[in-house]
Amino acid sequence: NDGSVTASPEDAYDSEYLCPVSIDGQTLALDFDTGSADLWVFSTSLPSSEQKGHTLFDPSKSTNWKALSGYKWNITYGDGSGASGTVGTDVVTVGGTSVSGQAVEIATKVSSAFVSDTANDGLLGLAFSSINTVTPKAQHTFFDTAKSSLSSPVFTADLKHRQLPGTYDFGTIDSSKYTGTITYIDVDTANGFWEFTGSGYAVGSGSFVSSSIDAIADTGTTLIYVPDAVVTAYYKQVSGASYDSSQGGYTFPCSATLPNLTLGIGSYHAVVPGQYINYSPASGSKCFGGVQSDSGIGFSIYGDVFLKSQFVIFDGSSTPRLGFAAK
Ligand SMILES: CSC[C@H](NC(=O)[C@H](Cc1ccccc1)NC(=O)N1CCOCC1)C(=O)N[C@@H](CC1CCCCC1)[C@@H](O)C(=O)OC(C)C
Repeated sequence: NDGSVTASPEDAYDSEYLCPVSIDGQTLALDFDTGSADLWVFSTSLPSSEQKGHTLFDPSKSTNWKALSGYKWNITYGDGSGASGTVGTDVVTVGGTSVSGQAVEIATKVSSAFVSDTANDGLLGLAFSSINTVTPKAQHTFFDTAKSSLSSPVFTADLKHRQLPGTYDFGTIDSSKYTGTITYIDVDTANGFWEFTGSGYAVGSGSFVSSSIDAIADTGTTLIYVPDAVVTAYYKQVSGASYDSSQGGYTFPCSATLPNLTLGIGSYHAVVPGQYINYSPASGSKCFGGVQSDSGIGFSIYGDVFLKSQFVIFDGSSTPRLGFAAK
């Protein structure tokens, strides 16, 4: 029951990656998010003003739909967006991986950011089921439901830079998708995230600075959010860079040459190409950085700007771990 599904960038800046997911034959474009654990969809139960532009799941058209009466969900994400609604189970298919009895959370309310993000029909959470928001009983993620039917209890992310489709694979590690060896690191699941301790960083050709960085691997976060020491060291090497409070982050002249950022994962040095760190135009001739400060978040986030430079293994075996390889 292994599967592989394309992850298509939603816009020119790879702000999110969307994957086709079919629920009893109804196909929606969902954002696979290793930073949360709810599978929720835009639905016909939303007010019509909030439905516009989205593909909607209609449970009344599903023969395998089973409502879980009295069950509810309510989620708020790191960027303050959120959604809530009711719950049922259905057959969910991602590439070749199909599971029955999967909890599908129907949105009856979504925040404005979701309404305006019309390419996004919901999220498929791939963090640990311990942080699923369904009450009175937390539900399993798609990965947890599928795990026992996979060749091995893993999924991999091979996201691409600038408008190229990548893939999420379930159940197998495709050796054609990476080069060299895979470096594995332990994961601390206490907060429900794919959380690990990074071993340090280097800017451009500078020397490696050993430092413990408490970070999560989060496919649902666009950028890299790291400690101020890293951010300051990085932008010191970018002429004209400065923190622009009106933009809410570091910007620099779009013509600037950006150094690579190396992030240590155990003994492995993961290199993020400098051009990945020119995230998008900000205003005038300034561009917005793909590396920003994690202050106020509580941990660092190695988001899509980092993940798309690597081949990443999310190993859900009894001792969960993360694997990284160059590609
Ligand atoms: C610092 S945490 C912020 C993070 N959000 C993000 O990273 C959003 C994702 C997005 C992309 C396109 C359209 C709409 C939203 N991007 C964002 O804030 N950007 C502002 C800076 O420029 C880059 C784009 C976040 O909340 N991630 C969520 C999933 C996300 C998916 C898209 C819809 C909104 C929710 C999740 O991974 C999460 O909450 O992680 C926690 C653990 C930090």
